[in-house]
Amino acid sequence: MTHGIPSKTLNDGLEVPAIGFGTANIKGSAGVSIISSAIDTGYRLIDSAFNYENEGAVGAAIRRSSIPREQLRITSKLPGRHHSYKKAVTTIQESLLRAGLDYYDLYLIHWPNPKQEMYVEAWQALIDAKKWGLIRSIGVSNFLPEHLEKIIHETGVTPSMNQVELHPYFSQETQRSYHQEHGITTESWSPLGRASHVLENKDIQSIAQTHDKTIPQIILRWHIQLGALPLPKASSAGRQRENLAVFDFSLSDQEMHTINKLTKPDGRIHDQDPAIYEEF
Ligand SMILES: NC(=O)C1=CN([C@@H]2O[C@H](COP(=O)(O)OP(=O)(O)OC[C@H]3O[C@@H](n4cnc5c(N)ncnc54)[C@H](OP(=O)(O)O)[C@@H]3O)[C@@H](O)[C@H]2O)C=CC1
Ligand SMILES: O=C(O)C(=O)[C@@H](O)[C@H](O)C(=O)CO
Repeated sequence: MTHGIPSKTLNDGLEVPAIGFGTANIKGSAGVSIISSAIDTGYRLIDSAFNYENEGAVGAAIRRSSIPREQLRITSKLPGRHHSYKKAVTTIQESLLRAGLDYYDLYLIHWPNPKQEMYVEAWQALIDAKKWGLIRSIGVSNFLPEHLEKIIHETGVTPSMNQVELHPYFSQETQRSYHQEHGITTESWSPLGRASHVLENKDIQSIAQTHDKTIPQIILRWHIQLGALPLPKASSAGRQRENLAVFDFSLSDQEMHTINKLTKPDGRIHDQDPAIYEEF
């Protein structure tokens, strides 16, 4: 799509770049500068959320940039406290107002909150908002296969993507296979493990030395070769550039296998199993 970044086509035909920019905790005027820098650096897919309280900062960065709106892919997410149909519709409208946008390219249900049992209603609101032209592509986040089954069965509409926790210590093989079988694109949240111990892993460091790349670059390349779409967050232009420079080399099958083996059953950063964990 741009700067040598390949694109992916979602199951509803929307074209998106193979890597995006994460914005959790990036807000206010400092946040506008960070997001503007990301756009200048070449990111065209920007991930935000109603709960990040930064849809306004994303909108301001878009207006500051010289990139035509239609070349950008902007995502936001519906919070758990607004899953009822009526609240979901007004929240989508509010998200648009906050960003000063006419439409979102992607809008996701942030967490399924299964105990609340309202995510099917929320999904119906996203389906309708897409029909009304407020959203181009609709998806979910943190949905387990059982939650995906339910919305697909009850509405007949398959999400275009599912944004899930995914990094070398939590590689989500079963979840990814389910997505692949159903034509759902996997987006990786906290793709760098939120700068945890994984950035000091000796096996990844050794692969990085072989390719003359950094550990974050090896990890992001691993996501790309898994077929997942990573959303690294980085505050400086230097790191933003570093994280985009992952399309000029490939990992061998053996290197992919070495990283795949690092996954652990309890590898989540926090104890956020979507079967139990709820977020409002
Ligand atoms: N749907 C969901 O439930 C969730 C979605 N997300 C989304 O995923 C995005 C990414 O996840 P996030 O949790 O932010 O974590 P990431 O895995 O993207 O890691 C971000 C951390 O890594 C550091 N970092 C980035 N690049 C480098 C580099 N090249 N070298 C060294 N350190 C680096 C950043 O530091 P610094 O900023 O100082 O540069 C920051 O501390 C979020 O911003 C959000 O958009 C995240 C969590 C949950
Ligand atoms: O950042 C997000 O999108 C979240 O859903 C957060 O809850 C995230 O999982 C977190 O910060 C947990 O500590």
